[in-house]
Order: sequence, then C-alpha cells, then structure tokens
Amino acid sequence: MVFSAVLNSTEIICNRVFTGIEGNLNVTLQVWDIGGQTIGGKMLDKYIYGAQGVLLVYDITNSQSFENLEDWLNMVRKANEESDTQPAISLIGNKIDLEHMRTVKMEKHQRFCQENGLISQFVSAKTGDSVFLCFQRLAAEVLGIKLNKAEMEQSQHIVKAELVDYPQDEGPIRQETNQSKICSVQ
Ligand SMILES: Nc1nc2c(ncn2[C@@H]2O[C@H](COP(=O)(O)OP(=O)(O)OP(=O)(O)O)[C@@H](O)[C@H]2O)c(=O)[nH]1
Repeated sequence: MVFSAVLNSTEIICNRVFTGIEGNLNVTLQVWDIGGQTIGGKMLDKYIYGAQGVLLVYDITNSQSFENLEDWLNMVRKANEESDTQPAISLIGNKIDLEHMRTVKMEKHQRFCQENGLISQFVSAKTGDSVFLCFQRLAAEVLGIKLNKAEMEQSQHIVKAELVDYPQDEGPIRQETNQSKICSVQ
C-alpha cells in the first residue's frame, strides 16, 4: 500500500491528499496539517469543523507538547459542538526512534487515551515507523471497519538489527558475516 502525498502547502497550513489502497477498498484522506498555529488562531476552527478524524500529535521527548494536548482536544470538541458528529481522534506519540529520551511516560499517554476515548498510537515520523498504520487506523475508525491483528502488523514498519557475538574479554572485533544472526525488532 502506498500513500501519495499531493497538493500545495502554505506557510501555516498544509493540505495533502493521501490515497491508501487496502484490499478492495480505496480510501482517500484529505489531511490538513495545522500544527505550528496558536491555539487561539482565528481560522483554526474553520479547518477543524466537520473533520471526520483528528490526529493529536505530540513529541514523546517533550513534556510540554503533551501538556498542550488537553487544550487542543477541548478546542477540537468545541469546534465540532454544532456538527452532527464528533471526529474520531487519535493520540499520536511521535519520535519513538528517540525512546531513550522519552519524558512522557507510557502510562500517562494510555490514561489520556482511556479518559478521552482516543485511539492510541506511537510513531516515528523520521523512520516512518507506524506512520501508515496511524492513518489506516483512523480511517478504519471513521469508516466503522475493525482492522484485524494481521492487518495491523502488516502496516507496521519492521526494523532489522544485526546481532554480533563478541568473544568474552577481547572486546569488539570484526566478525565474519556468516557468524552473525539477524533479529527483527518491532
Ligand atoms: N528524531 C526525530 N525527529 C523528528 C521526528 N519528527 C520530527 N522530528 C524533528 O523535530 C523537529 C520539528 O519537526 P516539525 O515537523 O517541524 O514539527 P512540527 O510540530 O510539525 O512543527 P510545527 O508544525 O511548525 O509546529 C524537526 O527538527 C524534525 O526533524 C521523529 O520522529 N524523530
């Protein structure tokens, strides 16, 4: 499956169309990136009103970005107060390639999702890890489709790491490739 990103972007608003093909189902998502704007911005609710899905993205290495989420969530709910339906909302913890620098605890993320009925996902925009999956899950929620485990796993990016057996006490030395093992890290 391939997402194609098209359309123009402006300084503050990026509008892209993502097209995913899943089995026999074609899904086109029109995505508005409204990050970088102040929460009180005049035009903001115009983009949010009527949205079917919202991705609330924060940086797992930046606690402040998590603290801002409550305000953003309230703003999304308020903007859609008069809409027939509220959008499906995902909480996206970004930068999982920097897991060792995480400052926002996993439990905090999960609690926020449970308390507010959000889809929970962790991604790395840098490596692409689970980025496709986060759009796929939100689209499925909007369409009322339940993804099965196999579909979810298929959309996850698998990072292959090579394990090398260093001899005890002698420190790292170059190994013959046929002595190494391949493992998969998800
Ligand atoms: N390591 C790592 N860096 C990332 C990741 N995503 C974004 N960055 C970096 O974080 C910085 C901010 O990224 P932006 O895409 O500008 O973040 P943003 O929140 O969209 O910014 P605004 O839309 O301007 O608010 C840049 O230096 C990116 O390269 C990620 O998954 N991993």
